[in-house]
Amino acid sequence: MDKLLIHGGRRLEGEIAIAGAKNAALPELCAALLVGAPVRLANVPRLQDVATTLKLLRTMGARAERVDTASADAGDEVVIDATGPIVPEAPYELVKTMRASILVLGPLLARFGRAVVSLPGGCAIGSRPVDQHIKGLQAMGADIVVEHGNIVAKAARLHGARITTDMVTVTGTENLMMAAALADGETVLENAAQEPEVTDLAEMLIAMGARIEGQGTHRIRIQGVTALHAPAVPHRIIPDRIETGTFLCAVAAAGGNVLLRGARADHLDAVIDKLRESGASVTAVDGGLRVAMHQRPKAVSFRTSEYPAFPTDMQAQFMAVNCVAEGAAKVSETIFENRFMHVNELLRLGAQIEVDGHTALVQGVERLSGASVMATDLRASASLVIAGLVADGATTVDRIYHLDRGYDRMEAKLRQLGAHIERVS
Ligand SMILES: CC(=O)N[C@H]1[C@@H](OP(=O)(O)OP(=O)(O)OC[C@H]2O[C@@H](n3ccc(=O)[nH]c3=O)[C@H](O)[C@@H]2O)O[C@H](CO)[C@@H](O)[C@@H]1O
Ligand SMILES: C=C(OP(=O)(O)O)C(=O)O
Repeated sequence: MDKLLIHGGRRLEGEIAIAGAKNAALPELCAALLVGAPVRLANVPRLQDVATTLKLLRTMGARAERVDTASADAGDEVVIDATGPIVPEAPYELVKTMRASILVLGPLLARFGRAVVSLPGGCAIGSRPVDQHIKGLQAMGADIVVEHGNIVAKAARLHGARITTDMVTVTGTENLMMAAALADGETVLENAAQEPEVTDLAEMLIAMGARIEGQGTHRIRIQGVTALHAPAVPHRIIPDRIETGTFLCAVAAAGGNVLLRGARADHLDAVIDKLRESGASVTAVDGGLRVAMHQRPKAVSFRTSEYPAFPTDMQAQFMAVNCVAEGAAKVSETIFENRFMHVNELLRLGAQIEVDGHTALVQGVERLSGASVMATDLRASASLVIAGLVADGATTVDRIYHLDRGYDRMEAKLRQLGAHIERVS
């Protein structure tokens, strides 16, 4: 099993390119199931969850592969052709490795009138039920039972409905929006997620002939159409705001001056505000974002919430910054019930953190000391890498298959910035 070996203490200098967003790529790859024609997507990140999704689409009978183009983006373009025949079933073997597999449910049901999708289990960060996805599809006329661990859904044709989810759910909004695109009549999604990835998916669907309004707000209206078509030009996936935020935090913790090419500041306002409070300079420049840090960070309290507030997917990485900051900070997690798994590992590196329910109190220390630590989930892994970059001596981060799920060549990018980091078996 691969591990990362980090020798801490180096500042980060230089520039790197930010990849396409994982959480936009996954629903958009699944959206190609809505069409019987080849759909091309550009700026598709190279990470394990994308590979798993391509495999899942192939398992169903679609063609799903990277395309060689002559452009600078060579290899970052993907084509999905679900012309058929398609077997609308997502097996447990693939779903268990990636919860986002649930995103095939809406498109399969809308286009093929039936779907069998293995129920994704809980994971390290929480139980993560999909009851809202099921409830919404039922409101659109689907007949759904859960049997033998599978969601078995049928509907001759879905119809529009007004759906108010009990909480804001990102993939729930995406699944229902994709299903509604091919339903009969109007669907209104109340309490919809406003995340940029939802908006990006809506824009891709609109380019495919869908009639959608209100994306980026809490009310999305979809007028169903009888068929969609492939977009005229490949849809280009937005830059990954969480990868961007992770590198911003790495520089805030380790110090240095870095240009993140292709990064967008407008998707990260809450995180950037907090980084500025910590003492970092973050500036939108031509072609990206520049971050510089020339002092020890100041501890900054924050609370995770739905977009546009501070994202839960940045909580662990910012906690790593607070671990070496001057002063104390309170970190509150409101989205997932068990997203402090990185705390025990950060303690092994000498951090001072006390968890009380959904809040962690972090007392910054001047230095962390390298140790062997174990990644428990995707963003926890990233926080351990950041901590390793500032710890004295060697840190080994084990179980980095979690990291590989969601980061596009992270250690290569950090090496490019001067970090002493290598992958070892
Ligand atoms: C692939 C993808 O885009 N993943 C992101 C997506 O996950 P995901 O879409 O799975 O997260 P949700 O927005 O659905 O979850 C928000 C909260 O609602 C709960 N819930 C959700 C659906 C449901 O049917 N029932 C229910 O109880 C969840 O357990 C959680 O407590 O949004 C999360 C919150 O920003 C991010 O951390 C994930 O990176
Ligand atoms: C929790 C995450 O992803 P997923 O929903 O795919 O598990 C994440 O990206 O931090």
